[in-house]
Amino acid sequence: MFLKRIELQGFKSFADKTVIQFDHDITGIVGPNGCGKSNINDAIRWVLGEQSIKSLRSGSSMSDIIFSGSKYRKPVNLAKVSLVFDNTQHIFDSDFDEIEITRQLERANNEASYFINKTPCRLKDINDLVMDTGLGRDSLSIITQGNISAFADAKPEDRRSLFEEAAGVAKYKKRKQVSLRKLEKTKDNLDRVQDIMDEIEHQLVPLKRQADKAQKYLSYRDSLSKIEINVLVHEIGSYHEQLQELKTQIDMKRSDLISYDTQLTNLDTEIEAARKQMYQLDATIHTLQGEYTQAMNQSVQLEKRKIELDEKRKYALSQADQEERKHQLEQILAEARYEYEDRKSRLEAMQTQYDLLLKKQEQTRQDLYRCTSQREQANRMYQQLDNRQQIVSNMLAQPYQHQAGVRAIVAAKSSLSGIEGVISELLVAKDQMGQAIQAALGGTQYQIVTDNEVSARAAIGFLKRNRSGRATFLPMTVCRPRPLNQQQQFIATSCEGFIDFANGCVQCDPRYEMVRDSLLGHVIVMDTLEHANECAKRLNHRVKIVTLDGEIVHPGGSMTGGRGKNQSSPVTLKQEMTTITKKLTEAKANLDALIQKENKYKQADDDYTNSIVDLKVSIGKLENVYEVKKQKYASLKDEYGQLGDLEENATSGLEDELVIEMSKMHAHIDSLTEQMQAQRQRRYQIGQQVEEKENDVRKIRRLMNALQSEIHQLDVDQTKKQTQMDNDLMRLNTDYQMTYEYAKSQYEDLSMDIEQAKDEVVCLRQKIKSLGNVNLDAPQEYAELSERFTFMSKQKEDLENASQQILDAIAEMDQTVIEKFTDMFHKINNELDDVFKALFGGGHAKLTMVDPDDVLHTGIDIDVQPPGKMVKNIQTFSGGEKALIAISVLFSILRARTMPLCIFDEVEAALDQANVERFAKYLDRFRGQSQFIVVTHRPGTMEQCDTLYGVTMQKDGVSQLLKVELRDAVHIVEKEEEENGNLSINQR
Ligand SMILES: Nc1ncnc2c1ncn2[C@@H]1O[C@H](COP(=O)(O)OP(=O)(O)OP(=O)(O)O)[C@@H](O)[C@H]1O
Repeated sequence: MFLKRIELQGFKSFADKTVIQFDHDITGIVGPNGCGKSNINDAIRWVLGEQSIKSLRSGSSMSDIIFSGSKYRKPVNLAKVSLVFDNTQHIFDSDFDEIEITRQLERANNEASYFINKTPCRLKDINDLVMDTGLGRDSLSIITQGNISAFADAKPEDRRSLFEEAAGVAKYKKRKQVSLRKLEKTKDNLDRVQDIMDEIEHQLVPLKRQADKAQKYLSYRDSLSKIEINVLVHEIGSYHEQLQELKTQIDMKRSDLISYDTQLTNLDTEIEAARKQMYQLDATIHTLQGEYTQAMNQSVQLEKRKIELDEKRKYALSQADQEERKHQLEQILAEARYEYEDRKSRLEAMQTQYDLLLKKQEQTRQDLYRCTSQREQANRMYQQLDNRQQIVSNMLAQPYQHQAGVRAIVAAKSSLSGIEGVISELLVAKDQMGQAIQAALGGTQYQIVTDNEVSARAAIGFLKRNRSGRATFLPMTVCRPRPLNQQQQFIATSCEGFIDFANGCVQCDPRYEMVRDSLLGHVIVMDTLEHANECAKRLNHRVKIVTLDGEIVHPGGSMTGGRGKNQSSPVTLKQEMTTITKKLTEAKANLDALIQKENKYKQADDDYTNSIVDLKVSIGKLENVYEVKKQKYASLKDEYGQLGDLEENATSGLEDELVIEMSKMHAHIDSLTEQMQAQRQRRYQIGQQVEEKENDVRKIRRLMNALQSEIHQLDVDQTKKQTQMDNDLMRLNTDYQMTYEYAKSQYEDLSMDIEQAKDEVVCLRQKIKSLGNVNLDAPQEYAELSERFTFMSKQKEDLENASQQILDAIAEMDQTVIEKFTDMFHKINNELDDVFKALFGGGHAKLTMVDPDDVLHTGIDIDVQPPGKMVKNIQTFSGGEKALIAISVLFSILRARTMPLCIFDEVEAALDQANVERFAKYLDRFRGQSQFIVVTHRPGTMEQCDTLYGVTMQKDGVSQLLKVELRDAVHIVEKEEEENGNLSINQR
C-alpha cells in the first residue's frame, strides 16, 4: 500500500496514540456522527501541510487541533501525526523506500515542527516532497462531501484548479509563482538600483567638478611646493650670504669707527697739547711784554741820563782847556756818529722787514681776493641748488597733480588691498637716465601696480563709487618679460652710442623686476638722436628707442623730441632730487672749505696789517730819532770841524759806556719786539693748527655720525634680512615640515631662473586662490562613487539578465503548463463520457474550455446530458445529480491520471442507494491502481471496502478505533442480524 499507516496522538479527538494500518486497496472509516472519522482526514491534510484553520475545522488558533480534554480527560499539550508511505515505487522523489512524514504542535509555544523520516525539516520540504504526487493539502487525493457538492455550483474558473491538479502542473504554477515573485523582487531591485544610480548620477556631476578642481589644486600645490621649496632654499641661501656680507660690512665700519675714535682721541690730545703750548706762548709773550716795558723804561732812563750827561759835558766843555775840549769833542762826535749809524742800521733793518711784510700781505690779499670770488661763486651755486631742491621737494610732495584717479588711489592705499604703488615710484631711473626713462615709460609711468586682477578690479570699483577719477592698473600677475629677440639685441648692442636697454637703466625692488622688464625690456637707450636714428634704421624701425635727452624714435620711424617749460615728471623728479641732494652736499662742503680758507687769509691779512702798523709806528719813531741823530752828528761835525784836527774815530773813541748801554738797550728792545712777534707768530700758527685739528675733529665726528647711520642702516638691513630669512625658514617648517638642511638636500634644478620661479610661485598661488574652496576628499569620493556607479550598472545589467531569464523560464513553464493542461484536459474529457454513462446509466457529458485561446487561465465548463433529459445547464440538476456529475468527473480524472492515494470523505452522501451502488461498483474498478480511504456511512460503499475501521467515542470524548476486516465484518453483521433482527451497520 502506498499509505502504510497513520499514527495519531493528541490530534483533535484522538487523545491517545492511535495507529491506523492500511493493508488493502480500499479502507473504509465508519462510525457514528461526531465520533472523529473526519478528524483522520484532517490529520492527513494537517501532516501534508495544511495551514488553514478553517479548512481543518478547528477553532481560532492552530493549537485548537490539540486534544482539548473532556469532562473525564485532561487536555494534552502536544499533537503529533505521522504518515508512513511505501516509496518503493518512488512516487516521492526520494531514494528512501519508506517515507515517514511527521508534524507536531506544542500547545505551550504554538510552534509546529516538521520531520521527514524523523529528521527535522521545513514545511517547504514537505510541500516540495508531495508536490505533483497527487497528494497535498488541496489535492485530488482528499475529496470531501463539500468538494463534491461545490463542484457543480463552482464558477468555471474555480473548477480549473482540479484539472490543474490532475495535470500535475502545480509545481510549474508554484515555480511560476516563485519566478514571478523573483521577477517582482528583481524588478524591485532593478528599480532600487536605478534609483540609486539616478542618485549617484545626480551626485557624480558636481562631484566630478569638485574632483577635477581638487586634482587641479593638488597639481598646483605639488608644483608650488616643488618650486617654492627651491625658491625658499635659494632665498635662504641668498639671505645667508647677504647677512654674511652685511656682517662683514658692519664689522669693517665698526672697525673704521674705532679707528676714527682713536684718531679723535689723538686729535683731542694733540689739541689739548697745542692749547697748553698756546698758554705757554701767551705766558712767554706776556713775560716778553713785561721785559719790553722794562727795557723801554730803562731806555727812557738812559736817555734822561744821556741828556743830563750831555748838559754836563756842555758845561764842562765851556770850562775845559783846549786839549780837554778837543778830547771831549772827539768823544761827543764819536758818540753822535755811533748813535747815528746805529739808528740808521736799525731803521734799514726795520724798513727791510716792513717791505717784506708788505709783500707778504700783498700776496695774502691776492689769495684772499681769489678765495673770496671762489667763495661767492660757490655760494651762488649753493643757493641755486637749494632753491631747486625746494621746488623739486614741493613737486614731489604733489606728484600726481593732474592725475586725480592716481592721487585718490595713492591717498586710499592703506584701505585698499593689493595696491603696490605707481610705476614712477616703483621704478627709479639711474643717474643721468631720468629723461630717457621718462620717454621710455611715457604714460605708463602713472599706471598703478596691483598684486593681481582682483585688487585692480576692487580699486576701479573704489574710483567708480567715489567718483574720484580714472586710473590705469597693472596687475603683477599679467606682467611678463618682453625682451627683444636675440638678433635685435645683438644689433642694438653693436650700434654706436648704445647705452643700455631701458630696464637696465632703472633700479627697483626685486619684487617689481617683472613689471620693469615687462614695460622697459624692449626699449633701447642711445646717447644721441643721430645714433638712435641709425640704430632704428638697422633694426628696421621695429623697436622703440629713446635718448638720454628724452627724444624718442618710435617703431615705424616717427620721432618725438623738443623741450618744454617743465619737463619734470615723477620719474625724473626723484632722480633729480637724488642728484640735487648729492650736489648740494658737495656744494656745502666746498662752500664751507672756501669760507674757512677765506677766513684764514683774512686773519693773515689782519695779522700782517697789525704787524705792518706796529712796524710803521716803530719806523716812524725810529725815523725821528734817526733824523735827530743824523742832524746831531752833522751839526756836531760842522760845529767841531771848525776846531781843527778832530779825530773821528767812532769805534775806538767811545769812552762813555752809557751810549753803548743805550744802544744795547735799543737792540734788546728790538730783540724783544722780534721775539714777541715770533712768539705771536708761533702762537698764531699753533692756533691755526688747533683750528685745523678741530676741523678734523668735526670732520671725523661727521664721518663717525655718517658711519653710525650707515651701521644703523646695515643693522636694519641685517634685521630685515634676518626676519625675511626666519620667515622663509618658518614657511619651510610650517608649510612643508622641512628643515633648511633637508630642503637643501632635496634641491632640484628647476630649469628656470629664480626670478621666473618666483613669478611662477606668485602665479600658482593666484591660481590656487582663484580655485576657492576645495574639497580634497572629492577625488576619493568621486572614485568611490564612480566605482559604485559601475558596480550598480553591472548589478543592473545582471538584474536585467536575471529578469529576462526569469521571463524566459516563465514562458517555458507556461508552455509546459499549457501542454500538460491541454493534454490532461483532453484525456479527462475522453474518459468523462464513458464514466458518465456508467454512473448515470447512459447520457453524455463533455468538458469545454471557456476560453480555449487562454489555456493558462481558462475556466472549465461541463456539458452534461443525463439519459432521457434535455437539460444541459448543470445548475438545474438536483443535489444528487450534481454530486454524481462531480463524481463522474472525479473518476474520469482518476482514469486519466493514476492517483496513488484517494481519500473520499462521504463523497457519496448525497446519492440514493442505487447511485451509491453504482459509485461503489465504479470504485471497485480502480482496485490495484489506487489506494482508497473512504469515510462513509453508506453500506453500499462499505461493501466494497477490504477493511473497515470503526471509530467510536465514549463519554470521555476520545476517539477509539476498531479494525474490522470486511470478511469478519460481514460475518459479524450477519451474526448480529441473526441476533437482533434488522439493525443496520450504520446504527452499529
Ligand atoms: N481538539 C479537540 N479535542 C477534543 N475533541 C475534539 C477536538 N476537535 C474536535 N473534537 C471532537 O471531534 C468530533 C468531531 O469529529 P468528526 O467531525 O471527525 O466526526 P465524524 O465522525 O466525521 O462525524 P460525522 O459522521 O457527523 O461527519 C466532535 O465530537 C468534537 O468534539
